[in-house]
Amino acid sequence: MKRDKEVPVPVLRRMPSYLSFVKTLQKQGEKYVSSTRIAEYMDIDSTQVTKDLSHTGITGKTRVGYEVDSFVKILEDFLGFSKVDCAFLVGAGSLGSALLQDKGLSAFGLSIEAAFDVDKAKVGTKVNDIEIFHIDQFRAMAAERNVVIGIITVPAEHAQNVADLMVAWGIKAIWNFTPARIKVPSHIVVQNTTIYMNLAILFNKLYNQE
Ligand SMILES: NC(=O)c1ccc[n+]([C@@H]2O[C@H](COP(=O)([O-])OP(=O)(O)OC[C@H]3O[C@@H](n4cnc5c(N)ncnc54)[C@H](O)[C@@H]3O)[C@@H](O)[C@H]2O)c1
Repeated sequence: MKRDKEVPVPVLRRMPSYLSFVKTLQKQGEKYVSSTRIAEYMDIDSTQVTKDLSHTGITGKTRVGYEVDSFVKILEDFLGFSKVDCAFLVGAGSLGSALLQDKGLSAFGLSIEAAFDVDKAKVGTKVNDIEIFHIDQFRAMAAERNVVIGIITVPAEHAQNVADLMVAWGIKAIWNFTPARIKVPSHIVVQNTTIYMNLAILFNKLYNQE
């Protein structure tokens, strides 16, 4: 399978929606889907869909389009959703617990194996069968289980400290849910995620409508 290493982020943002749409068609028993149909669903141009999919090696047949089953398989592999990576989460508060409860994450290739906190009342308890350990146990457990993905859900003022510890303890990729902009060495992958940014966009669109 042809696979591009550097795929533009806007393309990667669209692909999960392509996948979700085609999986719905798959459940409905459809065998083929055209780029035009995906484009109509996405409200974008079909040439954009074809161009995006060219990164993945998915090929379509003239007039019928892409074969649905292989489309789903190739795109799931391409996006890294078909193999499950393990992660540790630090900060088992309200957001951290919500992530621990999310059974859908594994469908997207991520399994949170353990959580860590400094709150002694939380240590030893479980959320969705995932145990909460004291942060002091992170290093040894990450090394033992070869975990290289860390999720940060602590208050913003502690985010940098936790990120520094994660890097020192062998973490290679950090999914940062705090509003703090953490600084890490250039070889560490950081993905910042916040619902608040989307809320600001929603407000802006709502109140600036004609
Ligand atoms: N990305 C988003 O869309 C989004 C949404 C909600 C909250 N947040 C952010 O997520 C973070 C957590 O929010 P919350 O509402 O769950 O807070 P919370 O207070 O409920 O939970 C924070 C947890 O972190 C623990 N903690 C504090 N310092 C720690 C440390 N040094 N090491 C390990 N654990 C530590 C606390 O004991 C607590 O259990 C905040 O930064 C918040 O701004 C982001």
